[in-house]
Amino acid sequence: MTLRIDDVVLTYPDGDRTLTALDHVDLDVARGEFTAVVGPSGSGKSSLLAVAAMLLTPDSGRVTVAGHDVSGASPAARTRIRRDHVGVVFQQSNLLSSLTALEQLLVMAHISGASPRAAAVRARELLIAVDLADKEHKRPHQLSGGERQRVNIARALMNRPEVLLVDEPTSALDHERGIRIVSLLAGLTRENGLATVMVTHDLGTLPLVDRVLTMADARLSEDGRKTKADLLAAPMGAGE
Ligand SMILES: Nc1ncnc2c1ncn2[C@@H]1O[C@H](COP(=O)(O)OP(=O)(O)OP(=O)(O)O)[C@@H](O)[C@H]1O
Repeated sequence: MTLRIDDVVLTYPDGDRTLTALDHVDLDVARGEFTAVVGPSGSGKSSLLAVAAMLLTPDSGRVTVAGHDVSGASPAARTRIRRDHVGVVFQQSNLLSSLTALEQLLVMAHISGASPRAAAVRARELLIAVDLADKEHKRPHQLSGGERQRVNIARALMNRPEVLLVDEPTSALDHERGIRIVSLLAGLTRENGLATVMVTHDLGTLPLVDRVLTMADARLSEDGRKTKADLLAAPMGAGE
């Protein structure tokens, strides 16, 4: 498994007590598998992504990313494993306002020490893959919300990650643009053999993923797994 989370518990301090955000959570995602995580607000979805991205260290349990057991890894080792093996796409595109689309991607390669020539080839290849070849010199304010999100996705893939973590990629987009972004993620997942986990509230995009898991009250158990057919027949969302 390219991403594996075993029996993870994550708590946050909450006054005199602790709040359990992940309660003995297991998750396995294989190469080329596009998994969606849905569930009510506050159920622990973003916490799950943060643990998978090694941005938060769980209280207990094991996290394995691209074959590396990161449970006991030092902060420096986690940063290196994240840089080399994980792409992260956040809800809002956090692009640097002064850089063009092409430069946003080149920065990533510079950080990882890739040669400028190889980086330029890779960046242009990715801008073509996300259908932005003609926008490489545009800065974020000259791009639409959907285009900025596509730059974000291309940037996350710059260092050829094995794991792609995506948090609510369609929240700022209308339905049609949302569908296009998730279709793009589905294609990239298959073509690049990525283990992709997408947190979403957008049930309309679920037919495009391979697997849907439900998070509820900090748990993502086998019982919480539902087929897409179940979810589409009885969508949750009331009360969210
Ligand atoms: N830094 C923090 N400190 C304390 N509690 C936190 C922190 N971050 C999240 N929580 C709490 O942990 C629980 C899980 O939060 P999380 O953000 O993972 O949920 P979520 O399912 O992603 O929610 P949403 O769909 O609203 O984004 C919630 O009860 C939340 O209030």
